[in-house]
Amino acid sequence: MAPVTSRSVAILGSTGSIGTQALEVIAAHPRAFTVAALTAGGNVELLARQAVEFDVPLVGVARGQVEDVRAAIAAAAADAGRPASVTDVVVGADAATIAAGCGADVVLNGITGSIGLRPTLAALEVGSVLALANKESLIIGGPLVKAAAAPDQIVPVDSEHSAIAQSLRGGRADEVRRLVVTASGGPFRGRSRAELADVSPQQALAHPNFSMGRVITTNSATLVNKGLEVIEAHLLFDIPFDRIDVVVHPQQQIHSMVEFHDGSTIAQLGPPRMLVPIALGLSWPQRLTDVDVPCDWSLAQSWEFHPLDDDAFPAVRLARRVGEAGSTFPAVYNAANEVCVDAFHDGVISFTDIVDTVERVVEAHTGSELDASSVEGVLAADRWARHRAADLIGIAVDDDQIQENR
Ligand SMILES: NC(=O)C1=CN([C@@H]2O[C@H](COP(=O)(O)OP(=O)(O)OC[C@H]3O[C@@H](n4cnc5c(N)ncnc54)[C@H](OP(=O)(O)O)[C@@H]3O)[C@@H](O)[C@H]2O)C=CC1
Ligand SMILES: CC(=O)[C@@H](O)[C@H](O)COP(=O)(O)O
Ligand SMILES: [Mn+2]
Repeated sequence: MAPVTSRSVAILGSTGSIGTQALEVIAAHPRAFTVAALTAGGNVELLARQAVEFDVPLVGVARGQVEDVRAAIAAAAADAGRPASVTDVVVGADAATIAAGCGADVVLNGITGSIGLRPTLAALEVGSVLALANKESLIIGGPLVKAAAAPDQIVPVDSEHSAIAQSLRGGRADEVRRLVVTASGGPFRGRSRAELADVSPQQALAHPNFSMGRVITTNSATLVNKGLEVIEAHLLFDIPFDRIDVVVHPQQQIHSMVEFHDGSTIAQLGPPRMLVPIALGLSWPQRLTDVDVPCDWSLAQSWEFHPLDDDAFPAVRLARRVGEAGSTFPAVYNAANEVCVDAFHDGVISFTDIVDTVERVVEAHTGSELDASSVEGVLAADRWARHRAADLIGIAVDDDQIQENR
């Protein structure tokens, strides 16, 4: 196999679950990549250690001071017995957007939430390949993000969408009859709505297969993650919502499937880990060697498939509605959910209140005055939804989050 030509990579959210695993992939394939930039929210210490280890010329943090970042890098370099060679440090709400525009061959957006929108657009604008883990930016930006992207400029990192892209093998969309997105069902799979009333944040964070950040893990428990992924699949692959199915597959060995018009279905398989989707995001369309271990066919095993229980978990049904409505509705669904996830973890609302509140915010949205084709319009919808959700659950709006979205 031909070696992957060396690519420069900027990682936004390098201290998170996606970001740290991306650096694992890069560390294991040092000839294939250089690291052009790293950014984090506020974890300056880990960011500094990463910057020293990967000899990174540009780092950014959303929350922190330049002097503190420089001091942390100097300390990390001293600990590692290496020179501190970072030249540029950017801080503040737009640090990730600045780093996204650094001109790296590939920008991996591993930030959580709608704050990923401007960085996504910045990476596309300068012509970098966008390895997209931050599904929220595509979902809320919709046509705006698609219009900014050249063909094949966005490579999905989300495991289901990577599986679909791999199953399509560059094939033609007109060959596709359906996309089948797999779902773990989350930690509460099989429970009725009544049995979900009292579940705790700690229980919601016990994902059956993946170790991920707090927001996506909670979204897996409510099935909001799957709702977002249905919209993401629609936007990435141009398949109408009524031809995108969800099937619950608790083992998560099949990461999604494509059914073709001739009745054939191609699925992508592998153990439930993110290393392969991340590596493909960085090296697409080439494959690196030995990124992960494959399924072990010497073991007896059974894989299950179940229909989704839309009554206990109405988030996917609601996502289909907002996806069909388009415009600013997906931004409203996502922003209301981000507020509700925080409120659930703060003990303000119950688990079932999350999607109930999102639904009430969506119902209240007319969208008529907002222009979904501009960043400002999308972020105005995001702000509106945060305020509406906060009002409904009786909390103050998180101004920091909104500030970062300007
Ligand atoms: N984890 C996974 O396996 C998968 C994740 N995804 C998607 O990838 C994205 C990242 O998820 P995950 O890695 O789990 O999340 P994490 O919470 O683990 O990581 C989030 C990253 O974003 C950084 N960050 C936080 N606040 C800001 C800010 N204001 N500006 C810039 N960066 C910030 C964090 O920095 P700090 O540490 O300093 O706070 C951290 O590096 C999400 O969109 C998720 O849906 C998709 C599929 C799988
Ligand atoms: C690894 C990944 O892509 C996550 O989005 C994961 O798939 C979550 O799975 P569920 O949302 O199906 O629990
Ligand atoms: Mn996923």
